[in-house]
Amino acid sequence: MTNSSVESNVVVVEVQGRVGCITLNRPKALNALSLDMIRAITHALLSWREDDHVLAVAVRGVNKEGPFGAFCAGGDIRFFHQAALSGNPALEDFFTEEYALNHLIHTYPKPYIAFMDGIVMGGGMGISQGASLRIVTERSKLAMPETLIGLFPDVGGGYFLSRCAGRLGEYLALTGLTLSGREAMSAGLADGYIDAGRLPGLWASLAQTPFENGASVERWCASHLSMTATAPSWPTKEVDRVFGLETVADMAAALAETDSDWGRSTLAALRQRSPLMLAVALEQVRRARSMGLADDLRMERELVRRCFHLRPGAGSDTAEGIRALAIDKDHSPRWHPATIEEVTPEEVAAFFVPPWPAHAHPLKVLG
Ligand SMILES: C/C=C/C(=O)SCCNC(=O)CCNC(=O)[C@H](O)C(C)(C)COP(=O)(O)OP(=O)(O)OC[C@H]1O[C@@H](n2cnc3c(N)ncnc32)[C@H](O)[C@@H]1OP(=O)(O)O
Repeated sequence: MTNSSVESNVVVVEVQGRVGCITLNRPKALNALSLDMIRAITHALLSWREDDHVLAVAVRGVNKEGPFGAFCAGGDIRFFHQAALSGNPALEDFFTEEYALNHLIHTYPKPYIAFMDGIVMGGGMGISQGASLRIVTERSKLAMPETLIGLFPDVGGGYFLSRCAGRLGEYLALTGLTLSGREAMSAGLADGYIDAGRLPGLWASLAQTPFENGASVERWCASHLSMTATAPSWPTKEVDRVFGLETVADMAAALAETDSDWGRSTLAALRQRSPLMLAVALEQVRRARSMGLADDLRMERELVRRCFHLRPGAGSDTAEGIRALAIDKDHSPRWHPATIEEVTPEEVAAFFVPPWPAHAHPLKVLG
């Protein structure tokens, strides 16, 4: 039963039973997040945090056919491109508010259940990895693909990727590998599996179940899911050996010597991506391993500012990567530097120089 409902075009926010329900409703762009969507989600979460009637939150996406089928393909990269080129200050607000939302979700005091069916990438991971229950299906496709668009795995990616076993975080951050639902469970990036055909029933019954008697929403939901992770489908020893090396150039050299399909496809994936952002992402994940969430998000906020503003004249690999993938769709980005071997430590270090003094950091309030 719907108790209250606030609807806009792109995010449907409603309370059903004692569960706050958020539906991302921008299927033509695979529910890519606009600033309005980030604000609508943040507003709902902040009001439900104070509302004793609401015991839990559930979030899902729609595809062109109806509910589920796509979760979220990330931040709206076409907006990034247009805003960066036109100097639109809303781009700065976007990143500040998106990262603050990611922090709110990770620290949310009520169960937050993410129905991660279909595409879950970039910003989609940012609004699901902090969930107390991360549900995947046979249609789930999870990735942090940002190095392909000349960006780094932000939205808390440094934090949650660096917590993966061994050097898996470096591997996923650099290659942008897409994981199936089962693989995401093996990686520790999802908690429970259900066949996609059973999602509508799970969603409806979550909203219709009375939780007044202290029944745990998460335990109830988990009882409908398969919670057992299977063995990883990637060669864990090779991942640890190669992605534990010091530099991306060392990794590329090691992969070139690896006589295996995995080695060849992994090297090909690296060669497609921004050489500079591969090195930045590697440094990001390694620094984040010893950071808490808030410090990681502050570091990422500094890095993303550098991505769009660091190199006047030399251009931005981020703008170029988005152009090649989503604007001109020629899939032929011209990276600067052009190869992994040409990236210098000085170019990488420049990304980690804070653009603001600590007291002026846009995310200084995160605890
Ligand atoms: C701070 C936050 C940072 C981030 O989140 S950075 C973004 C991270 N995400 C990505 O880089 C993913 C970008 N998208 C893709 O690579 C592909 O899409 C997919 C692999 C997810 C799906 O591919 P396919 O099934 O072939 O669909 P399609 O035709 O590419 O996409 C359908 C429509 O959705 C738009 N779209 C997809 N992702 C985004 C996005 N992140 N921002 C804005 N639009 C997006 C496309 O452009 C297209 O639109 P049209 O039909 O008009 O050409």
